[in-house]
Amino acid sequence: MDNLISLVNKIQRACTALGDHGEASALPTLWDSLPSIAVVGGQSSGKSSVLESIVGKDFLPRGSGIVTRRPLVLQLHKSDQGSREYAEFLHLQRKKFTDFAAVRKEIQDETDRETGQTKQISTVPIHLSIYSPNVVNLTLIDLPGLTKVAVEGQPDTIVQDIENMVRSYIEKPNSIILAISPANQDLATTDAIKISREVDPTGERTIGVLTKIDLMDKGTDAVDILEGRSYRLKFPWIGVVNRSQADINKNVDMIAARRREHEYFASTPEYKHLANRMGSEHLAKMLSKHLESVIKSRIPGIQSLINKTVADLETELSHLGKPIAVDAGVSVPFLVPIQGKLYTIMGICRLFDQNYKEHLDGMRAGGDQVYNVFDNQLPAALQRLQFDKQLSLENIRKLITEADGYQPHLLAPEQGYRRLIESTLITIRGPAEAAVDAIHTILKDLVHKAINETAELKQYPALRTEVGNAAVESLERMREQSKKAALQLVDMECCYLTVEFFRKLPQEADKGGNPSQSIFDRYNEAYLRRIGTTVLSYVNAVCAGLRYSIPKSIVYCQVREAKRSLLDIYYTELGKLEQNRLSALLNEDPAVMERRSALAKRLELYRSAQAEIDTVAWSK
Ligand SMILES: Nc1nc2c(ncn2[C@@H]2O[C@H](COP(=O)(O)OP(=O)(O)OP(=O)(O)O)[C@@H](O)[C@H]2O)c(=O)[nH]1
Repeated sequence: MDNLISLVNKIQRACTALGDHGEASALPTLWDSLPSIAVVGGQSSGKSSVLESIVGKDFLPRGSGIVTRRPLVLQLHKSDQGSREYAEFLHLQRKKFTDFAAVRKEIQDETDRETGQTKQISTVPIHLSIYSPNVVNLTLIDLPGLTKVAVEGQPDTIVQDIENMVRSYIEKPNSIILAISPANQDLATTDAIKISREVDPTGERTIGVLTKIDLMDKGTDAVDILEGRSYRLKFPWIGVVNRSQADINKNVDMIAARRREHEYFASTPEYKHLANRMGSEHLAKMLSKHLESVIKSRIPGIQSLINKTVADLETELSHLGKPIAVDAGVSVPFLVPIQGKLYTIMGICRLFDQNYKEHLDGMRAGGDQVYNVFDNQLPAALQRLQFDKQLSLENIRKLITEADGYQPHLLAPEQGYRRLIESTLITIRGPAEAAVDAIHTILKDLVHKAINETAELKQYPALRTEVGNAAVESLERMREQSKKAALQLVDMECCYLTVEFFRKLPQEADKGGNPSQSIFDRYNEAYLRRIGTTVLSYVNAVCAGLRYSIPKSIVYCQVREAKRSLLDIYYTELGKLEQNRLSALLNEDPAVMERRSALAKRLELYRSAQAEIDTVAWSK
């Protein structure tokens, strides 16, 4: 397990090569689950100096304004004593840099390549590996210095952009925060402390580094901070003394600077007792040990996350389906490619059709809505028809007298009854049509559902549109048929009445009516009301029958047909299509193609990480 840091280094490099920088995206990120040390601090707090003294080399860009504009993932690899020091960039893999001034220049150039000369910042990291006998195995991520003001040529948003970038790195629970604060500034107001307190209030994963101790005012010292009394963190504070600007100008070399730093702590009375846990060398060793122990504790979690993500990615990829090389195989006899495409299209259509049927048959949700129309909506609509207008006394009088014509009826107003019943029954057409329309809407919704559930249709948007349109057109035709049939049921009731119903009614005389009543009297209110009541009970009896026969007709014409022949006409049309039209239907959605290739890349990353981790874990 001693090569844990190089394992994470390897995986991090693979992440960058395959486009996983941990930023928010629609793909799972492995980067975020890897422990890393992010270096944060305000501008001029001494970040570059700390990193350089950990490495023991001058290699970071210097200058005024915001110099670090992309995250720099710095991977240190300890090599054998006596071996040559060199650096390597992930983006220039075959080039070994032995001149560290050239490393500095390449960092600058690579920053500009990504951000242009605009002095903007970018979240895409630069990966730099340094191989040296003088380093410890360690990975650090150098982030842009937090600043309060934009310099000339930089957008005002840069202050916030930097803060957001830094926060995005350090808020992740796997990030160890190396918070750099200068000793000659009030600790409570340093940028590093302010931002790390925000994301790690208990100081569990923050390591505090105090720079510029040598620059503190005379008579003051940093003992309270270094002993954890001013601001407590889980880990003890580490003080460092870097090269001053004058040292840099005089080219004081890093090894000499480390020695001087050592002497400073050993000989300054206030810090003597702390000397063995101060200085950049101690900092590097402590970070390496800490990083290794964090990685060790996270390995099982990372393994299970990787296994789960590999399974998820494989599932999604298989849902997206394989790309179809539509024009492949033209060298084989002409008919084969056409038939191949036709069969592919028919196959996809059948999958859709199957999904659609499953909705109606109850294997998938939605078919129950049909029954809801029959059981609730239709009876309620029939009930709402109160026939008040048709059976008002005036209307009854009007229709009966009109039907009588010049010769009033003798016994019963036969013609009047018929007209009244017809004009009342006709109003049932409304609910009948509404039920047909309601079923149509449900069947159409189920088409959209089944389309969305047919992954193969997502792949081919042209085919998806055609299948959708064809299905809806079929439903439209079925709706017309169904409407005709349902209205016919109502019309049939209008044109032939059930005579038995009237035969069973008690006659006027039986009810004590007075047959000798004058014709004129027959139009009195009680008489008319009796006619109204008779008509109403007949119409209600018809309604009770239609409540059951309309659903039968609807199921016959719409639901059963939709299950049987939703795409029949489309299949016939497909058979007549020419090859280029068939090919066009199998043009893949560019978004699907993109997603598939992004998923495949991510899967490659996870699989290689899986193999790497398994190797290390097994060799425990
Ligand atoms: N005397 C002394 N000077 C220091 C110390 N640390 C840093 N400096 C000086 O402070 C200045 C800024 O240090 P840098 O290391 O460039 O700080 P930085 O945080 O990387 O700054 P930016 O990259 O501009 O954000 C330089 O002139 C350093 O020489 C220190 O411990 N003692």
